[in-house]
Amino acid sequence: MICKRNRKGYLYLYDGTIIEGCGFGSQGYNFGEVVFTTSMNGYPEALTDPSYKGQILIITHPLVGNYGVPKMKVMDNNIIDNFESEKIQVEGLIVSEETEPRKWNSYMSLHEWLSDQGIPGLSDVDTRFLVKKIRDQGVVPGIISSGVELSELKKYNYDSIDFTDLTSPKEIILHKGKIDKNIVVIDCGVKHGILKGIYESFYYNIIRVPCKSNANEIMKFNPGGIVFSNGPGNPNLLNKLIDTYNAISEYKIPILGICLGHQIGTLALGGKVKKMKYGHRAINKPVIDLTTEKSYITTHNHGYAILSIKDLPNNVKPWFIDPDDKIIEGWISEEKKILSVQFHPEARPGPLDTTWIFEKFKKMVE
Ligand SMILES: NC(=O)CC[C@H](N)C(=O)O
Repeated sequence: MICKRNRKGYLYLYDGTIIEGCGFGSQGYNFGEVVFTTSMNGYPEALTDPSYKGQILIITHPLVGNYGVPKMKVMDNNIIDNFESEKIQVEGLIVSEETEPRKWNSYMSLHEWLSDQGIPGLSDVDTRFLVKKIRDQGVVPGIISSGVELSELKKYNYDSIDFTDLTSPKEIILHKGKIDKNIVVIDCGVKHGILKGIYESFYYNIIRVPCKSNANEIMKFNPGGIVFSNGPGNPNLLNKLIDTYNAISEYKIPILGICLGHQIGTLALGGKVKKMKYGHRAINKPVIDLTTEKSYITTHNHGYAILSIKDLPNNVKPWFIDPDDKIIEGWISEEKKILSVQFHPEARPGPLDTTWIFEKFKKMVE
């Protein structure tokens, strides 16, 4: 095999499969659960999404890198406008072809970006084969290596690691608003697209608190509404956060739960969240609003979910369902003032079909 960067690369799967390709990005190796997204664009957003911590991402679109990587743009109140966090969060990237950028606002190439941030990339592999394998067998842990060969695989169990320690802020972060009221975001690795979505609906101060804050630490900000953010890893490990959710829900302050935040709410109120075979990672997933029978095309990035209606908490109303596999994609509790969605209403990247959920949350708060 001829590699354009004169470097081989490998994917070592824990089922014994070894796949050879070309290395790009940073020279080195990383562990992770190997997952795939079918999004055809939005790699700068996807790679910086903290929910991908602990995962090696395969992008199924055959060419990745065509439009390069833009310069980071930050709003006046420090919300990032074009990335989901300050750095690359995936443990490694696998593509069929890694290309050179051709776009007016490209600041660096995909290869340079990964190199700068110490993230290995693997190209020139049959991503179609890999995806079919994952769809048959389910997600599998692996090691991605760029320019290095490994002889043994150390033990690795994605589902038992709490990755929120790596993605949640250690201190409180304030994004100042134009209106002197507060929305508190329980930040397990929040996407800046979500912060922007909230900000542009409310113009309140947004106060981000560490994922493991307790209810008193949150309530002292006198929040008008509380958002439980997205985040990486297995929600069933996060007992402290589940307790916090329970305590908060007693105050009847409006809550919006997104992705991991939705899963935490589900567990707190007595429902079940289980691992899916290979998850939903795409920007064109249909969901049906069961309260109106309308359908929407939405952005997803989750490997756990409410797998069936019987796993919903008691006393909540099913809200969204994925018509393809019947996964529950959201529930609502008018009595407790909670909106809970598994998909991403901020849609960064993705279609803006469901940004109205932020407006609905605003109505509840006001
Ligand atoms: N985007 C998210 O918040 C993901 C939630 C959770 N880590 C999952 O994979 O299901």
